[in-house]
Amino acid sequence: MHVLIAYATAHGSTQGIAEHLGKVLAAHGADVEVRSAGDVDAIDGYDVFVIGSAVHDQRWLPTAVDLVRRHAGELSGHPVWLFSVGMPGALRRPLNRWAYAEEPKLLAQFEGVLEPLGHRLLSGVVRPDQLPWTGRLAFRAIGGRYGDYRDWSEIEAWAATIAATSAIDS
Ligand SMILES: Cc1cc2nc3c(=O)[nH]c(=O)nc-3n(C[C@H](O)[C@H](O)[C@H](O)COP(=O)(O)O)c2cc1C
Repeated sequence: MHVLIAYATAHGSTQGIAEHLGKVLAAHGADVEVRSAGDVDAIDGYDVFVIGSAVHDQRWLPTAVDLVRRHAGELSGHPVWLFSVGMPGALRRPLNRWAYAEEPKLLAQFEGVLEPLGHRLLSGVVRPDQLPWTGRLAFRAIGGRYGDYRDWSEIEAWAATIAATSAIDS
């Protein structure tokens, strides 16, 4: 089973998640390539696709959106899994609901374009130097805490689901 994991990142945390997904899927027996979405030209030869992006202003980064839109026709015949990397982990309850509420908006970017088998909104890394001053003010106002919120066991469990559902394990 040949798996392409394509990601778009601004500050590296999404790449780290993509690489970890790749390691877990490889351990399940997949032949995995992990590539930056902007470097992917052709997508023939892959059986399963895992495509993810950092979230900025409740949207994916353009290179990942472009990849999906450009190859929507080819992708539609294959299992496709999407993941978004945002900041739900950086917000306390109940304000983290705001972050999870962006999930429908993220999926709406691909409405009528692609029907993924699944989508995960994962927590990434939020550091003050990544945000403009307006973003830092807004982040403080909503009680955000800076840090690395990547949940590796959640990521591994999701990879196991992908492996089981996409016939990688068989
Ligand atoms: C300019 C900017 C805007 C962001 N907007 C959102 C957002 O709308 N929703 C969200 O959940 N996270 C948002 N984040 C948090 C990032 O998605 C999070 O830091 C993620 O880990 C970034 O991934 P990366 O390290 O791969 O770039 C934003 C971060 C930045 C720098």
